[in-house]
Amino acid sequence: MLHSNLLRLVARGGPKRWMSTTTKLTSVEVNDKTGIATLTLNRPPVNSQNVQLLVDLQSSIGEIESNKSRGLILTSACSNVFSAGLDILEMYNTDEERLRTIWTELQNAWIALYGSSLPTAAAINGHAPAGGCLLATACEYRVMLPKRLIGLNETQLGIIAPKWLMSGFLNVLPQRVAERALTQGRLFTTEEALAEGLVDEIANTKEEALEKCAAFIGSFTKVNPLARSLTKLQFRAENIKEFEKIRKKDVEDFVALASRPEVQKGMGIYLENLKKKSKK
Ligand SMILES: CC/C=C\CCC/C=C/C(=O)SCCNC(=O)CCNC(=O)[C@H](O)C(C)(C)COP(=O)(O)OP(=O)(O)OC[C@H]1O[C@@H](n2cnc3c(N)ncnc32)[C@H](O)[C@@H]1OP(=O)(O)O
Repeated sequence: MLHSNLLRLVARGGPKRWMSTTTKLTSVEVNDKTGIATLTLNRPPVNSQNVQLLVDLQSSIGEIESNKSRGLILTSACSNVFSAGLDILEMYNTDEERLRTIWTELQNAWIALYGSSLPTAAAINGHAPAGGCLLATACEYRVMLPKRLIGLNETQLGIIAPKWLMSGFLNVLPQRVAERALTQGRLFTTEEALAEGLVDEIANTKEEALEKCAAFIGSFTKVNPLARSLTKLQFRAENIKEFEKIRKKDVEDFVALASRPEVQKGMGIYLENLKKKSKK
């Protein structure tokens, strides 16, 4: 209790040290008192994941791990969106080499976060469809703002999420809920996500979400860090091993699927609808 109150005070007003510049699409801020790093995705308007964002995300995770931070909180600088998932504009009308790079960097970013030995939490301060949900569920704990949407909606776009991409989702949801949600391409409201266990807590503001994430990370203060991280990685080892086995083939499968004319056509229509909706 005392510890979480202290964390709350520190999260509000404690001294902070900027460690990386904001020329990147991500930034890292370490709280000097708690030693917890906040990694912010900063690609307005919706943090759609282009290659640069995915590369910067990996570099920020590496930076946080090498600075021996006590934990990592992932959040967004956009006011209403955590991340809109892969940048569809980058996948549309492009060549195979670019598609290969996009998928390889998505894999690299996911494994860096999912396989991190640090305690990780997501302060989901906005919508988190598809790749946004992927990043949130790669973390160990999720706190989300009310009335936002989260889920893996790939089937709505006519595409399929490979097994590794479902790992985090399957870690937190019962198999039958996950299967139904994935086949329907369902996006859960925050309130539904809490009821199913897809998120752990609801917070009314981003600041409150960051405090709750810091309290989660603070809950490990009295646990031996090596024992903690090895235990976490034991739970994730099977998924990581399966992913490593198929990662090269998975890239080629993605390139083959994403370059199919009907999938490209589907992306074009989806983009058009997104643009129409945003102009309304
Ligand atoms: C072949 C592939 C095989 C397997 C892949 C499986 C793995 C992962 C896949 C993905 O991640 S695909 C991406 C899926 N993402 C989505 O379906 C989300 C789409 N976006 C939205 O639903 C909404 O934008 C929102 C996130 C709910 C936010 O809504 P809001 O009203 O706040 O913003 P608005 O819709 O007005 O968008 C602003 C602006 O941003 C553009 N946009 C939105 N999402 C994307 C995106 N994913 N990629 C590129 N661009 C995106 C949108 O068109 C608007 O642009 P405009 O201002 O120029 O009109």
